Amino acid sequence: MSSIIYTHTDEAPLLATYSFLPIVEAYAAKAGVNIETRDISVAARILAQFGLADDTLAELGALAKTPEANIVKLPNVSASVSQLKAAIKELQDKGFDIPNYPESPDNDAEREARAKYDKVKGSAVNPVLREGNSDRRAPASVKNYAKTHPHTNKPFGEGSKTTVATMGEHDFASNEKSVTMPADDTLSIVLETADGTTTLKDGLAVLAGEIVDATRMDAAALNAFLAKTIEQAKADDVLYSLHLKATMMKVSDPIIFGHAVKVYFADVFEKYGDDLAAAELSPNDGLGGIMSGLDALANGAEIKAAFEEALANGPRLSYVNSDKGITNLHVPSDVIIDASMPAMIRNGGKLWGVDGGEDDTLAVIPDSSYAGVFQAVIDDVKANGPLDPATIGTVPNVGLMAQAAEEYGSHDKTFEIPAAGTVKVLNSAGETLIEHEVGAGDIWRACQTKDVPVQDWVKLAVGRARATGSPAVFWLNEERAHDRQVIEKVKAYLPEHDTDGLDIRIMAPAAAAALSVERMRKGEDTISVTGNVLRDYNTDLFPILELGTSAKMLSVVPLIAGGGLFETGAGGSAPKHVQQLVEEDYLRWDSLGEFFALVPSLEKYAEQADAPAAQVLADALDRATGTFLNEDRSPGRKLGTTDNRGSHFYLALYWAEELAAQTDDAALAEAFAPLAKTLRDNETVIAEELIAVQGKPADIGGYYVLDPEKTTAVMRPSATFNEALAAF
Ligand SMILES: NC(=O)C1=CN([C@@H]2O[C@H](COP(=O)(O)OP(=O)(O)OC[C@H]3O[C@@H](n4cnc5c(N)ncnc54)[C@H](OP(=O)(O)O)[C@@H]3O)[C@@H](O)[C@H]2O)C=CC1
Ligand SMILES: O=C(O)CCC(=O)C(=O)O
Ligand SMILES: [Mg+2]
Repeated sequence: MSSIIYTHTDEAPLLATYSFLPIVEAYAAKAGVNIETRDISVAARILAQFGLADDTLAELGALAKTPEANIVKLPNVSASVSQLKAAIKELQDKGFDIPNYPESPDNDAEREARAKYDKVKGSAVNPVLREGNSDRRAPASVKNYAKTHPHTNKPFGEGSKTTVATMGEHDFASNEKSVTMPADDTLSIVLETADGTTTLKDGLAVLAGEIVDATRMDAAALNAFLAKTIEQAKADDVLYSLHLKATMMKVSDPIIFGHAVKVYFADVFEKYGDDLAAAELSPNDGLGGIMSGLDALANGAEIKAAFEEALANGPRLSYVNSDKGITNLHVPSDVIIDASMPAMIRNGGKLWGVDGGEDDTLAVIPDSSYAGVFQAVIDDVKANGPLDPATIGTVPNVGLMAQAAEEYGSHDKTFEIPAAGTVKVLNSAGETLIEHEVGAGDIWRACQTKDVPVQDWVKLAVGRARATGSPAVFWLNEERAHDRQVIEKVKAYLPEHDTDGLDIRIMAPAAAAALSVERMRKGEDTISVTGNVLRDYNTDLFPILELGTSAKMLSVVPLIAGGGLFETGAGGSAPKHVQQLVEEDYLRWDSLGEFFALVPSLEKYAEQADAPAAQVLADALDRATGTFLNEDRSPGRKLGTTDNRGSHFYLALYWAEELAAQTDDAALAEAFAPLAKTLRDNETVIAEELIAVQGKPADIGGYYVLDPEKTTAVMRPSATFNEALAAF
């Protein structure tokens, strides 16, 4: 039997699900549409590793490889080590018998536990489900709404000192080497040192036509670069901010983050580094983890004072939360580049300092592969003023991501090199495909990009260019080894499609960004066709500038096997929103992404199950979402306005009215007429009931493991609305 699988995830999207899913289930049931749920939260994934829950992620991953797949995927937490530890503690406190996270495992049981936790760490969900490439764009209704209700993109100050610092040499971008496999093969990766040869990885299966690349970040050069940027920030008297993707790049980026912590606090590590290491307080987990672990040390107070002194004397750090003293270097997952850089640009190039005041910043993005994109946008905004959401064009994205493409699939092939030597990628005949001289501490990694996903991506790009008439720009850099291989493929596959009359170009990322922004200013649209990392960056960058948030994006993943994965928005799980709910019973999460995802999911269901009623639901929802936008029913940001729950009520009202009014399915119209009337008659009462609860703390019984009853009570507080749905 066909089903739509709606995922339970974490944080704000999970809270929203407690309110929205009961509506969807009630409406779907009337149309005979089957909805199932699967819990893929961090907590559920931890329990699954220890046999205490079903492995729903593995199940969905297998489903994604079949034509039957129809999955609505909400954003989930990609946990850093500190988040993982917090989730483990909460589960233990709630009675689950699971081990602590072993920071440095030294027996088999600990090694086994660590391997299990590593499967939950970082971006562990998306790469499993994304068995297709991505099509992310602002629906026309959303773009029009943004034009008539423009948010503010602040101007950069006169003489703004905000700029991006990046290495440009000795980094991943500049050391990259790449080959395309002539035939199926099995590769191995070895490290040759003075002491002999160690196998870093073997049994690495590759397919004919697959692009394999490898590169290294020189640790000494990285440290020199970081030290230089710290001096630069100090000299320029700007806030120091580091922007990484420690969640998706879960092996390399926490190491880079750790280097930054060590370089910033060089004197402290010089003096107390051994004490910290002995106490397993790793800089890779951030200053926050170190500070909270210091209490257990005999000289903890002394070390803490040393950190505080260094903070006072170093360049001013940017703060994630000035009130709580959380710096940019506290938690590797607090500042995530895709969201953090556009938020900074939208804010006139300013971040927040220790006292909560705003200031210009030196945005440090060590690897230079993609840093130029942000610099290009900053240069444009500095020269031409802020982008005006009322008039600018749009930059949708077609992103290569299937089958763990490129950097985001590199984790099992990323190594912090223990000793100087040579790393080689060997084929099964023992021939060297790629080799690098490496130094101790260098970060070496290899990436894979399979051919079928590239073919599918080119096809998707041509399809979008044809559907919109907009130019499609492949953001590929001739100067980069990997990109040169991809460019050859693009040139080989484009002629397989009808590109007559289409404007298709290939440009290096920074130039493509500059062109896209220039066109945008003229109100022109430009499709960005990118690899996996730029897919991630661009689908926060442009939506945040155009719409104020990426939550309003349509994010479809046509699965290569024929199924559908419908992601909700292009942003994350908004931890700040949970804090606000707990403090004042107000949830400002905008569920437009969920509404948009559900429309194509229902359409897919109609096709998969040959169920015309599902198409009627989809069409009605599409129109209801239009009304929702026109009537401005998205949550406000402040107490006393319609929040997430109220926005769901209005969607339910408009959806029921559309269903009652349509003539394609008379039985459905009849079924929905009384509900539509009840909701309309009680609109004021329900809206008031939903606002009346706001303003006091709310108890949801946990953070990573919610209490379902308490959360339901919080998220469904309107007795009138609940009765109407129950009676339906
Ligand atoms: N697809 C996925 O599964 C993704 C998961 N993540 C994960 O989410 C977590 C948080 O990541 P972070 O980088 O902070 O990014 P988020 O997108 O979660 O948050 C950034 C800010 O964006 C705004 N925002 C995001 N979504 C919405 C929404 N639906 N409605 C209203 N505002 C929204 C909020 O800002 P404000 O209210 O101030 O406007 C929010 O504080 C991490 O664990 C990360 O790994 C991140 C990206 C995608
Ligand atoms: O998987 C993740 O951690 C984040 C995904 C993300 O940011 C994106 O796909 O845009
Ligand atoms: Mg992203």
